[in-house]
Amino acid sequence: MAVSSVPAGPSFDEIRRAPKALLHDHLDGGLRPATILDLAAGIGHELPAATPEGLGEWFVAAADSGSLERYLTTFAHTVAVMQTADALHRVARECALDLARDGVVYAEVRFAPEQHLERGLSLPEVVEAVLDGFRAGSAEAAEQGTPIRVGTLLTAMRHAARSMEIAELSIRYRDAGVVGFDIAGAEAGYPPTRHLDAFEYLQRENSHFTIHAGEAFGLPSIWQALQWCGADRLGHGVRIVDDIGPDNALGRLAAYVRDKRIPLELCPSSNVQTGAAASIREHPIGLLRDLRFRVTVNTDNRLMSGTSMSREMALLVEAFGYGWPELQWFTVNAMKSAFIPFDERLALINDVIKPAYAKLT
Ligand SMILES: O=c1[nH]cnc2c1ncn2[C@H]1C[C@H](O)[C@@H](CO)O1
Ligand SMILES: [Zn+2]
Repeated sequence: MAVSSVPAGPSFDEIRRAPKALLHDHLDGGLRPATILDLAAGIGHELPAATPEGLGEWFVAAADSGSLERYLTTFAHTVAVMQTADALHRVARECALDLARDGVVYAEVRFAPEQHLERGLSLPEVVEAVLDGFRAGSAEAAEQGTPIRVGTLLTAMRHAARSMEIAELSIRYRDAGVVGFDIAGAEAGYPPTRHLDAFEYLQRENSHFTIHAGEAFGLPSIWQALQWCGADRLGHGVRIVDDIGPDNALGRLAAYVRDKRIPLELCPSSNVQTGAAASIREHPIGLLRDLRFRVTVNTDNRLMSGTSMSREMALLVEAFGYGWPELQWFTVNAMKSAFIPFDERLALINDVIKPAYAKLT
């Protein structure tokens, strides 16, 4: 008798080889543990572990805290070793290489320049070191047969008061690799409207920005980010489910987000660690995809979550039974929502992503 077998979903290795697009990844949340050890030794910064394996495990365990505020404390160690042009260049170069090796063909990587001034660098020096690092890593990745396009987002910290300066910096470097702006950091108590002048300035400059909203705080944060600040995308935005009823009826804000095709930069593992979702299986990404919100899959902080773009997708395959059509949909959604020009987005979709998935589906 024939045993009926459920066809296995895409394997991790197949997912790794498939082209992927990533919109939400923090430069200071993705360092190689060995690089942190190396850089820390050079400046005498004390770390909580002495081996790459031990340090990697420490970051994941410490970030696994159930609170965004506690999760964010782990960045003290990465930011501490990213205070010179050489260190920033190295971290950015390795980031581009690591993402390319994971099959990411387009990535927007963000970081907060104001956090890298402790050893005398100026804001432009910080940005230039990172942009150079991304250029070097991307060139090497292309030579290795894994081409990647990396765009940089400049982040302002929402508890601080430098958002206007950082927004101006993003415009100054808009033709040199910076493709947009963001605000990040503790959400509760720091509404995005504190930075309204920066967002209004960016709108007048015809620029693009995303806002971390709807992660550790709910609908009012999302509403402000969209309706007061004019965000093009939502960093996380996962709490939009609070505006969806048990019968899947959409409230006005949820309907607006879906109707306007506002991209949601969902980060499953990160959300479980900060307590924004109970588990991957219970993550609202399943519902939001079923309801056809513009959902994208992201890593947030590869170091703190011990993850990669391939791993996030593999976790969703396991939890929700997704196959290639869903993985392609997430990838095309991300590419459509990218901050690079339309013709460049289309070229990646039509020349790279669709042909590769056509062979897989
Ligand atoms: O998921 C996040 N929510 C809010 N802030 C975050 C998240 N991940 C990283 N950050 C913060 C810590 C970093 O130092 C900063 C810039 O990348 O952004
Ligand atoms: Zn983030």
